[in-house]
Amino acid sequence: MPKFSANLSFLYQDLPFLDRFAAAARDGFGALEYLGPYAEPKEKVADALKASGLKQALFNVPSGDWAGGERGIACLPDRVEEFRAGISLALDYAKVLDCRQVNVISGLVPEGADLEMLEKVLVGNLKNAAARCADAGIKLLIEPINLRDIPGFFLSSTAHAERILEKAGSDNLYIQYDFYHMQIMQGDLIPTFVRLKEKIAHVQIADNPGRGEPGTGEINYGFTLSELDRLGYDGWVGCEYRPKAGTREGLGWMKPYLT
Ligand SMILES: O=C(O)C(=O)[C@@H](O)CO
Ligand SMILES: [Mg+2]
Repeated sequence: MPKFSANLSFLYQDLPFLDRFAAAARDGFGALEYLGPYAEPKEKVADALKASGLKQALFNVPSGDWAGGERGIACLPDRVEEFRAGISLALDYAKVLDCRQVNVISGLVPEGADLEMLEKVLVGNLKNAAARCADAGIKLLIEPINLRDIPGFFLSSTAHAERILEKAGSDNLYIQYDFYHMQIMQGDLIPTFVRLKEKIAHVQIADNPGRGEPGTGEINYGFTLSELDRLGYDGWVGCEYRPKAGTREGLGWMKPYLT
């Protein structure tokens, strides 16, 4: 049976951040994830997590000025120090939250940038970060993201993610496989999952078009989720969609999976 993680950067947007933890527990989720917990002291986040009884599935390492339009800094040559400091901060939170995986957002391609140089920077950053995370028993992930929602994003396909993994040469670097992004960019969702299964540490779901609940678009999630089960995927399934009505009202799709 799939195990669901509530992505609190998308779900329960009507509630303050720390109140979303209890709401997710009440609605049957087993774990939490979000872009980043950094606006709150880690002790407060840990208290809310403990009170909810949920697990911390994942969060992103600091990703630059998100509100200002940045989408990660990991490929940017002039931000290497900041990236390394961000890994330290992510590890501090991950330890307190007993979170076993963190995700890196690669960044936007600056106008006129040398793509080979960006790749070199990204690979160097990931190599260093994957080793530091391994020492802490935490997996490091990278996520290909679709270019329609984030034009100019550096990492937008599984083929590119595979190349980055190969170049980094670390056995602690994995792929975050987001079915929504991959449906937009390449399709062939399950055969690609099967091929990369050993390298996929986390999956996320939303339907297309619109990034709504499973069942609101073209992806056959009945089939997809039962295939994940059949193939022995035992990680969390991150629910990273924008509810069409309200989070709770839109959870009908999850009911058959709750025991
Ligand atoms: O948007 C997504 O997809 C994510 O998983 C975020 O963590 C980064 O944009
Ligand atoms: Mg995602």
